[in-house]
Parts: sequence; structure tokens; C-alpha cells
Amino acid sequence: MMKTTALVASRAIDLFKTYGEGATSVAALRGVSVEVLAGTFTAIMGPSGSGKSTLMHLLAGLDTPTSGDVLLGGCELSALSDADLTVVRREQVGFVFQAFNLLPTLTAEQNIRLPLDLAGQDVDEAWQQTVVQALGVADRLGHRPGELSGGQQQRVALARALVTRPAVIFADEPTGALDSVTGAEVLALFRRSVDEWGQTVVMVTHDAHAAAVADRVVLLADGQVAGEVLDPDPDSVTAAIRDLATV
Ligand SMILES: Nc1ncnc2c1ncn2[C@@H]1O[C@H](COP(=O)(O)OP(=O)(O)OP(=O)(O)O)[C@@H](O)[C@H]1O
Repeated sequence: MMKTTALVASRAIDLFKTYGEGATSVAALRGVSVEVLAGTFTAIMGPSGSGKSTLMHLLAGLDTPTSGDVLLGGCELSALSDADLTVVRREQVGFVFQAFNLLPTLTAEQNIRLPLDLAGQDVDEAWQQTVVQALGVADRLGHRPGELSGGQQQRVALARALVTRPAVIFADEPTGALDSVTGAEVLALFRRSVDEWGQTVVMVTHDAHAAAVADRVVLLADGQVAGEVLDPDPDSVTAAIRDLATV
């Protein structure tokens, strides 16, 4: 769906990332430029080793590029001190991981509030209430992660990401540990957070059905952008991935 306001939430500017030096060095990204508009859902796909995780880590300010720059929430990350980068990461970025990554000793509610507690920020109670209701975890707030199903844990993880209203939520294979029905439910919640709340989401996935929930699929191959699919459906995504393999 086209948006009338085209604010950029995240931008990769000619990113290169090389791991190691000399003969054993690996060029994980080789000149990647990508623009993610605010309030859109972008999937990143590509073969194993194509640079998806590297790109996501750079976009989120978790790692620094060898050259190039990243724009996040209006800041050029290369211009920031380490201290400022930590603040930008904390305030502008939410994460959802394949393995949920909730703290086992905390309740669901304590997990959801943890980013704000760590930042010493007040919780917007009305917003938290809206999020936990919409995500269907309002009656699970007192439970610890071990007492929740995988789908419930991922809903809590999404609530934790949403509660800070970050510029971008980065999701790394968020349905990889879920069965297909539960995974589809979680993806629908990501979709809803974009459509209802204007949240920006960038998701790495290997699953064409998961990618089809996004507005756009960016295809990586061998450390470079190799194409994109707009308004994807599982068939168009599968065809695009197949074409990549034959290039
Ligand atoms: N910390 C690191 N040190 C050295 N090489 C690395 C490191 N991280 C990634 N690489 C290499 O960089 C390349 C890109 O890796 P990356 O994890 O970004 O790919 P990916 O597309 O996410 O792969 P997958 O789908 O298997 O997770 C690979 O060749 C990988 O081996």
C-alpha cells in the first residue's frame, strides 16, 4: 500500500562490511543501499550467507560498517559517539528474535517493561494496555516465560518491542521457532502494528509465506541487493528467490 507521507525510518547508504583481514577476510556486504519508509513492513530475504543478518545488525546500530553510513530515526549513526549510539539504539530500535529472548526469571509484564525500566523512562500505562490487549497477552502478564507457549512468548516479545514506540522494529526470523498456524498469528500482529499504529518493521526471513505479509521484499545475494518484490505474495516471492538461484 502506498503511503502519502514518505518519511524515511531507516536508510543504508552504500554499506560495505568486511569481516577479518587478508586472505581469510569475508566481504559480507558490498555496496548495499536500502531505504525503509516509516510505517511500512519490509522483509529481507536471500540465500544463507548473503548478508541478511549483517545488514540488519548495521541498520540497528549493533555493529559498524567498514564504509558507508546508516540513518536511523533521523540520525547518521557514523556521526554519533558510543554513548549517543547506545541511546539511539535503546530509544529507536526494538528487537524480536527467533528464540524470543525473554528473561526467564521475570514475568511477562516485567519483560515488557524492561527496556523502559533500563532506560529509566516512565511507562505510558495506556499505551502498554493498548499493546497487551491487541496482542492478546493481557491475561498472561503475571506468568513467567516458561509458563507460556511459544506463540505467547513471541507476543510478549513483540509487546516489549512496541512499548517503547521505536522508529524501527527489527525481527530476525520471528516465526522460525513456531508452528505455521502460530507463526501466521504472530505475523498478523506484526502486520497490525504497521497498519494500525504506523510501526515500521524490518524482518529477516527464509519463509516466503512470512515475507508475503510484508509490503516489500528486499532480496540480497552475495552481499548486494539483487532485487525487490512489491506487494508480495508467496508465489511471487518464491519465483523471485528461484530466479536469484539461477542468476
Ligand atoms: N562475525 C563474523 N566474522 C566473520 N565472518 C562473518 C561474521 N558474521 C558473518 N560472517 C560472514 O559474512 C557472510 C554474511 O553472513 P550473514 O550472517 O550476514 O548472512 P545471512 O544471509 O544472515 O545468513 P543466514 O541466512 O545463514 O543466517 C557469511 O559469509 C558469514 O560467514
